[in-house]
Amino acid sequence: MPSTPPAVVTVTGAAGHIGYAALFRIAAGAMLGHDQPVRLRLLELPGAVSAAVGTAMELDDGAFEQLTSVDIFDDARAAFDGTDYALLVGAKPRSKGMERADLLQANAAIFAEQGAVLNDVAGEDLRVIVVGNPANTNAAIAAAHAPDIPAERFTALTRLDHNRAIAQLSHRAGCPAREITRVSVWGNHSASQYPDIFHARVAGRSGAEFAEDRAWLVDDFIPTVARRGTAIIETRGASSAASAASATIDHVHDWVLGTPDGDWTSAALPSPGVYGVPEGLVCSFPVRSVGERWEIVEGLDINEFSRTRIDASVAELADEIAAVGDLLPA
Ligand SMILES: NC(=O)c1ccc[n+]([C@@H]2O[C@H](COP(=O)([O-])OP(=O)(O)OC[C@H]3O[C@@H](n4cnc5c(N)ncnc54)[C@H](O)[C@@H]3O)[C@@H](O)[C@H]2O)c1
Ligand SMILES: O=C(O)C[C@H](O)C(=O)O
Repeated sequence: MPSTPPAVVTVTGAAGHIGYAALFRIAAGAMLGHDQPVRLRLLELPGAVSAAVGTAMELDDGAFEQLTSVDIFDDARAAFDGTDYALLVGAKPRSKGMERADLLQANAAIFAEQGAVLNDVAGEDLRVIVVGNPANTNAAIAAAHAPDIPAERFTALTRLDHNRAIAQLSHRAGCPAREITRVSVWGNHSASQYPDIFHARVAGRSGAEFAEDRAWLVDDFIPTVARRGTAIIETRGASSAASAASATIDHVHDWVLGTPDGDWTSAALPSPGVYGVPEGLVCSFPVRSVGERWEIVEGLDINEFSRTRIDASVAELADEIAAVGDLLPA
């Protein structure tokens, strides 16, 4: 029987918190399936290569059946050579006194360079997920520097926000998460995002029924989901890592292996100009994966309540892109 060729998966920032939580689940088959051999490439800054080597030693000790190799790099060109999946996690964290615009600039430079390198050396079927913040704009910048790769292959992580919305709704409804479908996260992975439950199904009931309690929706559900990242930092003393790693794996898993029948998920993709989102902004939409391609769920009725919130988050995305305009190719 012919053996399945290994998939090449490059993880940047591999020695960081999210990388450490993601790598072992990727090696165990949670991302691409238990029958898919995987070659892992770990990209780190030179100062963190030793930590990545230690992580590789632990991966070795896992004796994972489908893990074919683990290689460590501090050079993007070598790490991305022929890669099929680029998980762009590595980014500069926001330091004390740093303005959002400074963070945008610092990280935009990293993603401009990585987009250009991916364009030159990545595999033909490359798929990219940007996790490093500001994830949506970093993905837009990487895509802009990779003119030979279809822009739709560049995505950003909002699955964590999607999963957070399901968790909050399940607490409200007193039902397990598996009984909740068709939640949508719109906009930016930031406090301006809009988790939308109007089209959701909640244990056989309509999400719109839950949305009728506007006090709960406006003062509890939406801010709890949208500010969950900050709440985790304040409570845990570090930003979410295991849940972000898990959501990253969910994102790639569903992209490649498909979303469940009758459901959809959320992912940030370059807008093709639907739902009033200007073309090219990397915006979170409700999506299904069909034949290993994301398709935006079209034709949803957007009420006034939702419209206002989607527009506010999209305006923030447009401002972010404008702030890094000097790093976009002319
Ligand atoms: N989109 C989301 O839902 C989401 C959720 C949580 C965290 N995040 C973001 O993910 C990123 C990583 O989080 P973390 O907790 O793993 O951070 P971390 O600081 O623990 O790890 C980041 C790692 O990236 C490396 N790195 C920095 N620049 C690099 C570059 N140019 N190339 C390769 N590696 C590089 C660092 O050396 C470090 O090891 C942060 O930007 C964080 O804000 C996003
Ligand atoms: O790292 C952060 O700023 C928060 C993170 O994006 C999260 O949503 O948990």
